[in-house]
Amino acid sequence: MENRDFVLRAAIKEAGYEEDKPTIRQIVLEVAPGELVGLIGPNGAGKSTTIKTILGLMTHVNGEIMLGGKNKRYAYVPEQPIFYEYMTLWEHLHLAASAFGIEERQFAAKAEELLERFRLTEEKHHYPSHFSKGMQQKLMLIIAFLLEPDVYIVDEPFVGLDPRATTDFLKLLEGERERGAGVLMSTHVLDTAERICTGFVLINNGSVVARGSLDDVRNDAGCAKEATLFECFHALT
Ligand SMILES: Nc1ncnc2c1ncn2[C@@H]1O[C@H](COP(=O)(O)OP(=O)(O)OP(=O)(O)O)[C@@H](O)[C@H]1O
Repeated sequence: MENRDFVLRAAIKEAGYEEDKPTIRQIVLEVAPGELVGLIGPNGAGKSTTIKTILGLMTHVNGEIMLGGKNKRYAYVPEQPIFYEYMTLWEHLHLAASAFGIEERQFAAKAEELLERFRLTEEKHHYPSHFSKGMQQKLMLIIAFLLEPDVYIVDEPFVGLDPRATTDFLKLLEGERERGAGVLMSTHVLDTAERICTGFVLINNGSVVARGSLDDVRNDAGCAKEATLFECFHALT
């Protein structure tokens, strides 16, 4: 791999759920500061497996992963929200902040701002186990934004969010990218991905089928230069 400044680099030779049965192969993926790379592929293509491999959650892995590098932070926003049943929304935020060594004063101001942004201020002392799916997803996003990481890894963020929350999320993400954070995002929402991503990694059957800018993807797909991401996706998968 060339020697650019990356917040995330992965060169996965193979990874899978069972020994000698790779689910994904030869996945090379790089995210530079300020970039938003879309990880795109049909159901079962291997997007979540790729993310799990990057996060170190897979046991059968052969390859090289550099997540953030020295002293860099990452935040992972899973597709399925994860929370503690007996902790309130505010307690979740507090726990995340303490785990990452964020100062109390700085934490409270930022947490209040994010709650307001995602219209969850009134639910501050409620239990996320009673929230709707979209509200639980907002909690995951608030925790990620609270940490101000160098890299965001977001697994399919658009499914549970309403249009207003999606807009708020994208606006916050844009600010984070201006700060220098990089983003890896898996999604099926191709028109949004086409509009916001600076680069793409398209996977099918566990391997990369196209990679780079939208023009690179059009090229790999043998599509015309006005082709949409959806058309390229269709041609490649
Ligand atoms: N825990 C698991 N154990 C065994 N096989 C798994 C496991 N999770 C996923 N797989 C298999 O790995 C392959 C890739 O699945 P993965 O979840 O990575 O796909 P995906 O691209 O994220 O799909 P989707 O868009 O549906 O979320 C699939 O064939 C799936 O059946």
